[in-house]
Amino acid sequence: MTDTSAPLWPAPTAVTPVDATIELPGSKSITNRALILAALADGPSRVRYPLLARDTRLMIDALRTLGIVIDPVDDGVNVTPAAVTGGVAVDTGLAGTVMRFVPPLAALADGDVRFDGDPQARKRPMDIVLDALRALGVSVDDDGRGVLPFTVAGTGAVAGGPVTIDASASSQFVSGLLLSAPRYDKGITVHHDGEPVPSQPHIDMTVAMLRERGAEVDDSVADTWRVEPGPVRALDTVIEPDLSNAAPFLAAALLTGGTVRVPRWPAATTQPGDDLRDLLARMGADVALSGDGVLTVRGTGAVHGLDADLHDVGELTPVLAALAAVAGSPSHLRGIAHLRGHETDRLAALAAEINGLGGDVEETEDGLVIRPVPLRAGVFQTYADHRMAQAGAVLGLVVPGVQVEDIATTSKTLADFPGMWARLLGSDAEPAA
Ligand SMILES: O=C(O)C1=C[C@@H](OP(=O)(O)O)[C@@H](O)[C@H](O)C1
Ligand SMILES: C=C(OP(=O)(O)O)C(=O)O
Repeated sequence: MTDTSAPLWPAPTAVTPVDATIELPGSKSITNRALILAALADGPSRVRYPLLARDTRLMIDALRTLGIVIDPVDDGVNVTPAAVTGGVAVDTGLAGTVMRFVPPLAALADGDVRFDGDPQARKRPMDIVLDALRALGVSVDDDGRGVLPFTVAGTGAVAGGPVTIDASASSQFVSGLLLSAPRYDKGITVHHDGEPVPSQPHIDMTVAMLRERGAEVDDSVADTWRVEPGPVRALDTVIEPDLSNAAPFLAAALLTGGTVRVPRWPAATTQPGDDLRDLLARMGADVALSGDGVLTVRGTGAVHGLDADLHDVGELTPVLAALAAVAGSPSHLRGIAHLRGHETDRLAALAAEINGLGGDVEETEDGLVIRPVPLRAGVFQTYADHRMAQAGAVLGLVVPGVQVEDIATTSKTLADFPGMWARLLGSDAEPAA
């Protein structure tokens, strides 16, 4: 739902090529997995350089509510596991990782755990997780709706075992079940039956992080994941920067013919944001990753359209769509029907808002066809979606007079996007009229 009362943010227009080094905070996806796994571990864990933004604060609050002790330390948080306590209520906000990862953990509680979230969160699909928990022996009350709010009736233990789900709407259904499964009596065997699961790198991230903590995971059979019951080892871990959040800043380099450097870019990672190196190169950027982990993206003057299947990297879509709208040739972004269940229906939102600026975007069954045409000033609605707001900011770089509604929604995964954007542009920016 659009908050039409939210203030408008005049997106600054770049008057010279950007030239900046951007320090990115920790990955949302890795932080929230690290917190869940630390909560289930056999001793205290240190999580260093976590993301501290709305989605991860919601995760910290959820785990504290469930009895886990989380203390701030100079470079992050200490997590001390405890018995999971019921008789509590958890706020999921709009965080997919909280609403899909915490209920399987809450099933281990010694009583009821009530879940609810933002109004927009009540539209995001949850039925697959809830039905899976039921199949694993957990009682869940959702009034038959399959969305928030719902109550998980914990009894202190979960039988676990085999379960077949259709995870074509979100990889988070698989990840959420796998993360808590070492603590289930029989572990878990998740089998996916349906159209292909999106966001495979995020499932690989889940499997890798479970294995790093000693859990035994078999993912050798396609669409089947087996997690053995057993201890989760405590771990002192450093969170990688959030590569998906690099997207708007790197896009600015491409679009303005400038240069953006991102330090601490991992040499190897399961983050889908790493695909930006290839995708932005295909759109015309000069991309180089140095041996000491600095990614440098330079605009060459040309911005090419993109024909790409983004099924595995769907969260990159809003910023790529913004780039595509001002590129030199048409784009076709495919394989992303599941974006309709993200923070908002991102396919509808991108088409509506780019077209609202005079664009030519056509929604297809599983993606977007984007034909670049000159855009004009106007309001860019964000639908409580942080990546829609980032897309609006990117368009504003080259389209004078773009006003982004509710820029504060970027706090979902970045504590201060407007401040970072101002530093990106330095003094070489003109606020929109
Ligand atoms: O597991 C995760 O951390 C995520 C998985 C993906 O979800 P979907 O598979 O629903 O796209 C991704 O889009 C989201 O931003 C984060
Ligand atoms: C889909 C996203 O978020 P969530 O973790 O809430 O699903 C996203 O960040 O692009």
